[in-house]
Amino acid sequence: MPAEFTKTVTVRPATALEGVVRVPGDKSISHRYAMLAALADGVTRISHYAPGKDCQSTLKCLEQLGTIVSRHASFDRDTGAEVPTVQIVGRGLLGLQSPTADLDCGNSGSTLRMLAGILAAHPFTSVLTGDASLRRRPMLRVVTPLQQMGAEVTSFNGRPPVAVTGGNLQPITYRPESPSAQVKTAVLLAGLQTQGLTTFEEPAGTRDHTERALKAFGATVDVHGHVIRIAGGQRLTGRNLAVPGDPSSAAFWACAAAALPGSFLELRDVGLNPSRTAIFDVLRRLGADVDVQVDRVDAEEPVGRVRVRHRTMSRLDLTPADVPGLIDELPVLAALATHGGELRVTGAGELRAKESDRITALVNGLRALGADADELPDGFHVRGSRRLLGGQVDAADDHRLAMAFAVAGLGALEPTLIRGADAVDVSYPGFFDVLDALRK
Ligand SMILES: O=C(O)C1=C[C@@H](OP(=O)(O)O)[C@@H](O)[C@H](O)C1
Ligand SMILES: C=C(OP(=O)(O)O)C(=O)O
Repeated sequence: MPAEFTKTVTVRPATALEGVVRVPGDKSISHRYAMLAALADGVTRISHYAPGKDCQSTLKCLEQLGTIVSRHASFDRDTGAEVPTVQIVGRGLLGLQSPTADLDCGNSGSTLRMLAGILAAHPFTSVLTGDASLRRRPMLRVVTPLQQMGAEVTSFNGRPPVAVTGGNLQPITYRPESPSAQVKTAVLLAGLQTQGLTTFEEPAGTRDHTERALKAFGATVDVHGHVIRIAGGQRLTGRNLAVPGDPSSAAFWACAAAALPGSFLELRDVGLNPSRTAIFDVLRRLGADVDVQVDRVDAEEPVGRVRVRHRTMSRLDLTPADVPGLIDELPVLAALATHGGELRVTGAGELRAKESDRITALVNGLRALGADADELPDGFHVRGSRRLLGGQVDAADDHRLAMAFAVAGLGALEPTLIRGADAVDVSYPGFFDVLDALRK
């Protein structure tokens, strides 16, 4: 199968990184704001919309569903910088139109699973598909609850393409076997389009951007611990929103600064929603000097700055309970552990169902660079006792692996050549330029 991403980028070793970084807008929040804007009454303007391919896939799908989307650059009042801004004319609840072609979700699991929840209530058939990576990913987790609500949903052996024929949905009480914010979102958005009360009981807390975004658009969402309830039929109102910087993108810089002696990075305007900040606590537990400050709350989402300095790394075991709050940051934490210290992660079997098998591809890649790393059935073990050699590594069509290997390569003796490095465009276009600008 041909690789989706073909560019090779060379990462030279670095002694230290220094500077101030503003990472692109949060991918999870951008998807949600765009989808809720399409369901809202009136116009929504979203500044700092995530520039990566995943969030562009969401916009393209919404356009195919009859939504008018305009993209332009606006100027940030504080920094004077140009920021990607999107304007969406809402179609109102149940107002999307039947698409004339398959909906291409590209590389984005979030787009496919969350849109499925919205489309489950619309009385037409939509086919959701994506690139080779997405077509390998499990979809029964959304198919099952949406079928229970009354939609006709089929998949290809549990994988995309997923065909959704929407109908008159019934509210449900749903308890998934595994924690997933995407499944929670699909069920809550389907529930919003019923006539009754939908309840979602999470086995463990996951990112709660959907709950916060629904409130920002004027809906009432009832949250008691891990039990979330939404009443159907609530109208959403379009509004102006600013997306905070993505903490999962900031994590690459935070880990790089923690890894390299003499580094000091300040990450500004980062989303600091408590369901996303576990990475910064883990960096502290690993020994790094991390200072986090919330500056403001934008549309229910805390935003602030994070300062990170290197300190000698220690050993850390992450257990299954740690995993949901850190799921997208585990590859870069493994990369950090190659710089010293030691990291053992279990209970993260879900990593095998991401853009790549993020256990096998991660461990193989780190080993190719000379790391002392082992694969576990549901995690990995990395010992940072020896310096990496560098060399060639394959990003496995996975944006987070491309960036994690770059962070690992900063500590190597020789340059690291990352094949398929253009995968970074999925969530962080310009990642390698920022890296070069931060070299001390
Ligand atoms: O809800 C979201 O925005 C996301 C939830 C997580 O996936 P799961 O819901 O599959 O755990 C995460 O890995 C993904 O990058 C984004
Ligand atoms: C898993 C990810 O995203 P998605 O599931 O939306 O493809 C990710 O960004 O790491």
